[in-house]
Amino acid sequence: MALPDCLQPKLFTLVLVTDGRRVLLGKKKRGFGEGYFNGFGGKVEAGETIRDAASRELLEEAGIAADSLTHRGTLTFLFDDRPQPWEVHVFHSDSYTGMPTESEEMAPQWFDYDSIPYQQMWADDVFWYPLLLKGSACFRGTFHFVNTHTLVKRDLSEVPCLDGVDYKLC
Ligand SMILES: COc1nc(N)nc2c1ncn2[C@H]1C[C@H](O)[C@@H](COP(=O)(O)OP(=O)(O)OP(=O)(O)O)O1
Repeated sequence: MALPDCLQPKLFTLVLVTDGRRVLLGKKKRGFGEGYFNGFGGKVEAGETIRDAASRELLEEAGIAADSLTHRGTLTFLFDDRPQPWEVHVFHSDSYTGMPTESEEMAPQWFDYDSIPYQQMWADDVFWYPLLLKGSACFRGTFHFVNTHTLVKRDLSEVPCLDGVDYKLC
């Protein structure tokens, strides 16, 4: 694939909601990652901040509103079959309002921390979920995939948390 000179990453959000011993995941019903369990999120739209996008996607996909969202990680995904890097901003919420409800895109389900279905999830998740679930660590990672789904290279480290991180897509 011929690469352009430079490309901005495409911005996404991903929200993990926990209740102290369980994490709320959704089984993706359509589109990218169909069939996988994942947190709730999607593309950041022009004019909205990443935090607003995270709240919007959580409400659209799971029917709940996060009482607070903490920015915990930035993940870059590189695909050999997609020209643009994806930058996914991971948020955590341990408190929410509403009742998790199935949407057109996601079927929500709670999982105990020791029963997370990594075999039915993106291959990067097994590496960074423990950092998010174990406490307040923040992290940055880069994951290289071939044929969309096969993880061939990874780099993940804990980094200082960027309190209140937020920015808007131009
Ligand atoms: C490649 O590895 C990935 N791992 C994980 N855990 N999550 C990923 C990976 N790649 C993408 N994601 C996340 C990022 C987003 O939360 C979703 C993809 O967003 P989607 O394509 O569903 O975006 P929407 O705006 O909701 O799409 P529609 O146009 O269908 O509304 O997956």
